[in-house]
Amino acid sequence: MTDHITRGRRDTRPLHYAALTDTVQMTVPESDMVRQRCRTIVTRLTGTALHDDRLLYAAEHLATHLPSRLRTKLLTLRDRGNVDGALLIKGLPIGELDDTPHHPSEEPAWWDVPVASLVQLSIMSILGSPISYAEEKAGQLIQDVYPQDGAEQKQENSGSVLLELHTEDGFLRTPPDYLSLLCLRSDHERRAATVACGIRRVLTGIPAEMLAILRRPRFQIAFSSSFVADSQPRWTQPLPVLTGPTDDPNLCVDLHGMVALDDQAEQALNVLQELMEANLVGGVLEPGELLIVDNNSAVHGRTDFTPHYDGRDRWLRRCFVTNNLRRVRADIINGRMLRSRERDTVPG
Ligand SMILES: O=C(O)CCC(=O)C(=O)O
Ligand SMILES: [Fe+2]
Repeated sequence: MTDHITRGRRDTRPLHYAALTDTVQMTVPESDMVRQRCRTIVTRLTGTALHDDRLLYAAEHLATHLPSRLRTKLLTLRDRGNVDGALLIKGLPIGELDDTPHHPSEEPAWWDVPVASLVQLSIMSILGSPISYAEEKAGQLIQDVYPQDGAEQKQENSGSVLLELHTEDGFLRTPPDYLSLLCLRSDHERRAATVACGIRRVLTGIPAEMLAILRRPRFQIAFSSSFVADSQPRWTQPLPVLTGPTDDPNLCVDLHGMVALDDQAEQALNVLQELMEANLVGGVLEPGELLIVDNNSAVHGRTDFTPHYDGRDRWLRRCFVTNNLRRVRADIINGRMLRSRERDTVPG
C-alpha cells in the first residue's frame, strides 16, 4: 500500500500556454441587451435564494435570449465536446462591483452582483443544471474565488501559488460535468492565468502501454481539504485515470492530490502530466470573460500570482452544473445542494 505522498509538492514553475481557440465574443449591443433583461429579473426576485427554482428558471428563460451564435457554441460543446475541453466567452456584462472580498463574511449576496450572477447561471443552464456540494463553501451555488490572507500556499482556489492541474472534485461520485469561472477582476499584475488541457489534445502522444495502465484502478485521489471536516487525510478507493471510449475517454486526475499505487502507474502519470503541461491553453481572464471547462475531458489549473489584499484583488465566480439532475436527485439536501458521496471504484 502506498504511503500516500502527494505528487504536487514541487517548486512553483512557469507554465506555458497557448491562447484558447474556441471563443465567442459578445458585441456591445448584445451585452447591453442581456444586462437589461437581467435588471428586470432582479427587480422581481431580489431576496430570493439562489437555490430557489424561481430564480433558476428565470435564469434558464434568460438563456433563450442569448445570441444564437453563443447558444450554438454551448450546445456544440455539450453534445460534441472539443479538443481542449474548454470554451471562452468574452464581453459579458457583469454589472457594478464593490471591493473584492477578503473573507467569506464579505462575499456578496447574488443581488449585490445580480448581472454577473444571472448571466453565469443562464449560460450554464444551457449545459446542465447548476449544483453545489454541501461540504464546499457552504453549498453556495455560485462561489466567490479570491485570494485569502494566510491561504497563499494552499492547493485551493483561495491560494495564490501555482494551482496544479486537476479534475474538479474528482474524488466525488458525481463531480460537476462542467464548471465555469467568470472573471470580475483580474490580478494586479495580470499574471494569474487559468489554464486547461483536454485529453483529446494529448491522447495520441501517450504510448499504448501507458494508456493501458492509466485505465487500471492504480491511482487514489485525496479529498480536497475543503471537504474534510477534521482535516484528517481522506483518500478515494483505487481508481483509473481514464475510462470510457478509446478515442474520447473520460479523464479523472489531480496532479497535486493523486498518488499512483506502483512505479509503472507513477511513470504513466508523469507522462500524462508532461504532455498536458506541454499542451495547455488558457490566459489571464479579463473582467466579463467566462471560461467553461468540460470536467469529464479536461483538467484545469492556475498559475501563481501575488495578492495585495487591498480590495482590488483578483475575483472570479465559479459555478458547476451536472448534465443529469435526475442521477443526483436523491443526494439533494436543499435546492440544488448535494450531499457529497465518494467516487465508486470503477473497474479498469
Ligand atoms: O482561479 C482559477 O483560475 C481556477 C481556480 C480553480 O481551479 C477552481 O476554482 O476550481
Ligand atoms: Fe478547480
